[in-house]
Amino acid sequence: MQTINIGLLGLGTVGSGVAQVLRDNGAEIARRLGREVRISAVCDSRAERAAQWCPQATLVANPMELVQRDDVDIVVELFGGTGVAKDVVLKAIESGKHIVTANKKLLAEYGNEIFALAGKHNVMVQFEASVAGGIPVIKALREGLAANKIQSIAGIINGTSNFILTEMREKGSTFKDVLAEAQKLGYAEADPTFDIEGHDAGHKITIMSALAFGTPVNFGACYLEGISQLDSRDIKYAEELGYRIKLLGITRKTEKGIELRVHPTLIPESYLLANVNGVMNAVRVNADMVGETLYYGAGAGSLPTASAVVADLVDICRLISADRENRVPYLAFQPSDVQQANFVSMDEISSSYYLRVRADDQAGVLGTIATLLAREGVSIEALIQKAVLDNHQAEIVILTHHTIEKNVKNAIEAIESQECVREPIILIRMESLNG
Ligand SMILES: NC(=O)C1=CN([C@@H]2O[C@H](COP(=O)(O)OP(=O)(O)OC[C@H]3O[C@@H](n4cnc5c(N)ncnc54)[C@H](O)[C@@H]3O)[C@@H](O)[C@H]2O)C=CC1
Ligand SMILES: N[C@@H](CC=O)C(=O)O
Ligand code: NA
Repeated sequence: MQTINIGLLGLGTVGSGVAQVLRDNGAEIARRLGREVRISAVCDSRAERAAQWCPQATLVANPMELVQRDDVDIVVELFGGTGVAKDVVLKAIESGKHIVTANKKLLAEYGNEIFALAGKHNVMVQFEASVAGGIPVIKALREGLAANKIQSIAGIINGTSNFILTEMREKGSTFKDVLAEAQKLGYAEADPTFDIEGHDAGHKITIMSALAFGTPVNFGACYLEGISQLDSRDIKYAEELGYRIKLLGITRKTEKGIELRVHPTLIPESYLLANVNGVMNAVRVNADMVGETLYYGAGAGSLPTASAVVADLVDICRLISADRENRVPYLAFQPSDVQQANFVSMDEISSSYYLRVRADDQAGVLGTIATLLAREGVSIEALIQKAVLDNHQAEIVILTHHTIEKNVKNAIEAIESQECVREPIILIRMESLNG
């Protein structure tokens, strides 16, 4: 049986998972593939990891050397980050090696450069593990939905944030404790700021947006707002109103251009997405022919992510001898048909909104707020006084109908300038998930 040799960069959470999958399921994979997949060389600054996970492989100290070795057919990059990882991926491509990576930051920020170089050297770059871990959503976008014009994608695509939100809601745990737990379980990024400030979800929705709409990757166009500032009161109030708050990555093609954004979002509790809990991810795609499809599974963790990495290895092994035109294009569309697009600014997006206002508990306040909203054309779906506080203040929660964000922001500015309003107003976007 022919052997395909892998050079593995990184034996951390995901890399050790890849070693385990190939060790435990290698025979099953060979039965599917008709070839044996073997890790021939590894690189990790923690040399003991290599002895533990890949005793049969050659330990190579210099990653630049590893990616040029003759006994490496495919390079699997699981270092993370955009420093050494970027340099070694570019060097591997120049050396004619196919690439598998789980590194969404690298692809969202440097994907255009990487895919251009890969095209020049006729090598494949596979990245299923980079978005929604073990869920085959890249496969769905690049291949399964190829007959469709995609209209929108909305996804829970950061396992760490979803784990934190779930534990806070279900157990009343504190943000800090749950984040530490997510780090211990191997879900969080090396720098967990990327998880909680929305960057990681931004990297992932940027990649999916490019695949869906046939544009270059454009992380700079993505609006980012994470969960670190979310107040547990809003989680509670949302629940009382029949909603859950989730960190969503959203991209949508509209008449104005492409919306690309990440932010906490109120979702009606009856929706499937609202019931995706813990580290699980889910991606909902709306497309013109098939309608709505939903992809659900583990979005992080050692073995689920490794499952996606190894599936990419299988794909490459199958296509290794195929002509360029018989391979799946990097960004789902032929490189010559990948086109720049206009991205919609946040002021111009249309959504409905949850607003929380803290104001003096006195006659006329509700009327003033309603008047100032109406002046900007923002119509109210519900307005509820949630709590009267000791200091003669009240908390008012407002749900608006769909409107342009600029209008809501103008109204907020006017309301905040009223003497009776004591604190900045909390704004959380809502998602009806229609198209
Ligand atoms: N942990 C998860 O659940 C998921 C991670 N990913 C991505 O997979 C990649 C790897 O993530 P993890 O395995 O969690 O990270 P990790 O931090 O657990 O593992 C990285 C490993 O690479 C080694 N390493 C890094 N730079 C090196 C260098 N320059 N020279 C030698 N060794 C080096 C480290 O010693 C470490 O063992 C990242 O891009 C991450 O975003 C993607 C999906 C899920
Ligand atoms: N840190 C990421 C890991 C997977 O991409 C997450 O929490 O989702
Ligand atoms: Na995936």
